[in-house]
Amino acid sequence: MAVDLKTARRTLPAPMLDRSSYSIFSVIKQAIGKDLTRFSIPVVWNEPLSFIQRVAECLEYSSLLDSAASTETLIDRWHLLTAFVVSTLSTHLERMSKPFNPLLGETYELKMEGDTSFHYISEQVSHHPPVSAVYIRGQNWTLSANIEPKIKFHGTNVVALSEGRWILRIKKKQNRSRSGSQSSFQSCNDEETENNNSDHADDEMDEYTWKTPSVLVHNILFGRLWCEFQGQIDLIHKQSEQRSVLTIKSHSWFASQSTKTADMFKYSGFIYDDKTKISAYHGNYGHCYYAIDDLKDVQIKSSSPCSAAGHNCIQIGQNVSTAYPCDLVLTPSSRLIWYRSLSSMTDQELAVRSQYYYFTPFTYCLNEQVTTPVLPPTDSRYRQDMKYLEKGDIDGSSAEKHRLEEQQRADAKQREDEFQPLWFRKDENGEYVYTHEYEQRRFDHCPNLFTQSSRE
Ligand SMILES: CC(C)CCC[C@@H](C)[C@H]1CC[C@H]2[C@@H]3CC=C4C[C@@H](O)CC[C@]4(C)[C@H]3CC[C@]12C
Repeated sequence: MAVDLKTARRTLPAPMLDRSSYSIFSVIKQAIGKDLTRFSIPVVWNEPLSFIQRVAECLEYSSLLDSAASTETLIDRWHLLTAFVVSTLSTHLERMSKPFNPLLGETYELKMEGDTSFHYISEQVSHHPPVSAVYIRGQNWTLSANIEPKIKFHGTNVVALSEGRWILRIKKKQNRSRSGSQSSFQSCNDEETENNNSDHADDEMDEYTWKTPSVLVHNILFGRLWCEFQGQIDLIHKQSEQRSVLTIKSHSWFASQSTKTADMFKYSGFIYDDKTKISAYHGNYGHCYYAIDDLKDVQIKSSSPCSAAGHNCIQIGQNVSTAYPCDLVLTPSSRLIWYRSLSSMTDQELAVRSQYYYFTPFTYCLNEQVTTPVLPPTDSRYRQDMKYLEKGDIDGSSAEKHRLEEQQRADAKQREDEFQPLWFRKDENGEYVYTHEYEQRRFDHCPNLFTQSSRE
């Protein structure tokens, strides 16, 4: 459970199956207009992760939230928060595989240690419609969401959207200084010392909310699959009139077929106080976030391109899968806040990324088996269908996935009352809220979700 990236695995037992002889279209054409989340696709299109593990990937750059919680400057906090939201998009661009649908009651826990520490707890709380409830505790902040993905097939492309919003709560500065020394700050590692493991009262927390924009997956009929996010993100501060409004440049899909266009993955936005613009920013959501310190510069292009290390991670075109440098043109006062870095990967690791689902070192650790402390039997890591896929055993994986789906159907038929999640409770607004009980680690009553014997 306690995972440190420095010691975690950096590869999978086997590379993925070459998909070039499989057509995704032939599989999903039966699903035109239907919701693909209810549709079981062949495992060659899966990646060895469950959806609630894939969502944990949004935390790869959680250190931005740590910085946002500790910064003294209001504008910088807004930039760090917006950069975090951008970072949650950046990890999905190359990953054109479908994560496994979690079983009802499946859980996933990730306690990350080292440079970026946080504690992620999630549960699949509804099956029809699929809803994943997540709760993350970091240093002086918590993040929670109910994610209800809807995936629709429209003939030439697939649109995935996620209902539900992210809620970020950051401990207010003045309360923290009132409480005295640094050592009384809440850390994600000392939940035991925290008052009853419960969240702080609302008035002690700054609350920010946003919704994930929809994802458009291109080239379902032919060509290389690729995706982009669309629309606008409103990051709203509950206790004031301030907000950050991010606009993703729209991009027509046929323009991208042969040429890489200048607007690809670009976004820009403003931070508002009521109706007044107080700051601006821009970037490429596959790669970087720049604050624009002088509002007058917004329309002015300097002669310098983005200089952040690393690469924008995607190139569309004739089967090219290498990364290319980010081509964002800076303004005179652009200031780098964040960029996506693959710099911890060796050249050898980078060279084989495409054969390993484009996983990063962070992704590799998500489904790694851990031995201490004990996890509930419902944890995604115990799913054998994903283990088979990791090892490249497609037949074994399909058979086990099928068995689990059948078992889940049989369970649903037998269930008389509505399913009750173990770690989240439905509140008066119909949202699933974390109960803080998971951390007491009493797992005796958890069902053996994935084993056969428990059903007999
Ligand atoms: C035809 C096949 C290969 C399509 C694959 C579609 C994949 C790439 C889509 C389907 C559902 C999508 C997810 C839906 C919801 C969220 C939550 C959000 O906060 C981050 C993005 C994330 C995690 C999306 C990532 C991309 C995703 C996993």
